[in-house]
Amino acid sequence: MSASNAIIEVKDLTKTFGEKTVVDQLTMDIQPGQLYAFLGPNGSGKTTAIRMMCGLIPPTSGGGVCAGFDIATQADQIKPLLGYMTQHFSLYPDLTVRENLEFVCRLYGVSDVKGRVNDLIEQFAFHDLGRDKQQVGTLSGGWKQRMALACAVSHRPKLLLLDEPTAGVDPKAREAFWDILQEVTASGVSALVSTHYMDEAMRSNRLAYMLYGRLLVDDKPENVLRNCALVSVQVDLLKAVDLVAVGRDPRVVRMARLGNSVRVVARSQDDVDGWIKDRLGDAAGHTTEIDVGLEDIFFHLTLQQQGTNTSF
Ligand SMILES: Nc1ncnc2c1ncn2[C@@H]1O[C@H](COP(=O)(O)OP(=O)(O)OP(=O)(O)O)[C@@H](O)[C@H]1O
Repeated sequence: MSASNAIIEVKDLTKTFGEKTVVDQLTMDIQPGQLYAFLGPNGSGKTTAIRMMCGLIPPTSGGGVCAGFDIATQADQIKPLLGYMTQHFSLYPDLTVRENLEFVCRLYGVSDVKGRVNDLIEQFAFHDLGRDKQQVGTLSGGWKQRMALACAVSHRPKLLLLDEPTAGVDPKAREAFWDILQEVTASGVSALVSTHYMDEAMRSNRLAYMLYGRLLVDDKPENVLRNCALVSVQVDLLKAVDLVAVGRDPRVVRMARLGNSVRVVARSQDDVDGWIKDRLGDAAGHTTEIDVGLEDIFFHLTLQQQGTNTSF
């Protein structure tokens, strides 16, 4: 492994459970202060990969370093440098925000607990409306997630591991959560965040897309969009069309009805034009070019890996 400043640097990391290869030769690095989004369908190996990269579970083969320590042999040195937030984090519902934070800081052996808790209350805006004195069990879902993040950073970790931290949280609260997360990483803390939300992926510095244990994309979100060759159009429909039938065409990557129009994603403009002419014919009205999104790209990659052209 080369000497570098990377907070994580792994090579050919592989994990098998019995006959099943869950993570397949993963090579990647994460730099200080980087906010890294981890995406992929359920069961694609994200959690297993993240846990291995931090020494929480041993790899079957391959290896690497996390915060300068070997992930296979120095897990005990890595653990105090991690801040972990799972989907099912537990807080003490009968204790206030301040009491929960004090408890977690003591658990981590933070020096100057009172000072650190005051800083966290300020940083996470818990003083607004006196939430610092509110019992955690009575907080809204969004504020509970924010509380869990405050606990995860309480001991000033070098690396945050956040496993779908905003699952089930409303859009406004998700946005507020990411505002704070971006502030935290701007101060030099790295974060690995697994998510199924594309808007969150767009807010990360870099994104990784995993499928069947393999890393298919590892780039800045803007590069993923820029390098994509897909084309997307919205076509107004002038009469009734059996979209399932006309969508069953190898030129169509993805298709969805939007009211009285249809949105189609294809690999090229020729494919779109040909499909509209052959399949929609005189049912096709006005056509508008629309942006291709990350979800379209991941959808396409998934079909490619499955060896099928179209989802219909
Ligand atoms: N300890 C284990 N023993 C056997 N199989 C496991 C174990 N841990 C994970 N797996 C399997 O590995 C595969 C990948 O799981 P993993 O949790 O890493 O995926 P994921 O991408 O994080 O999924 P999700 O988005 O649903 O959380 C799954 O098929 C899972 O059942």
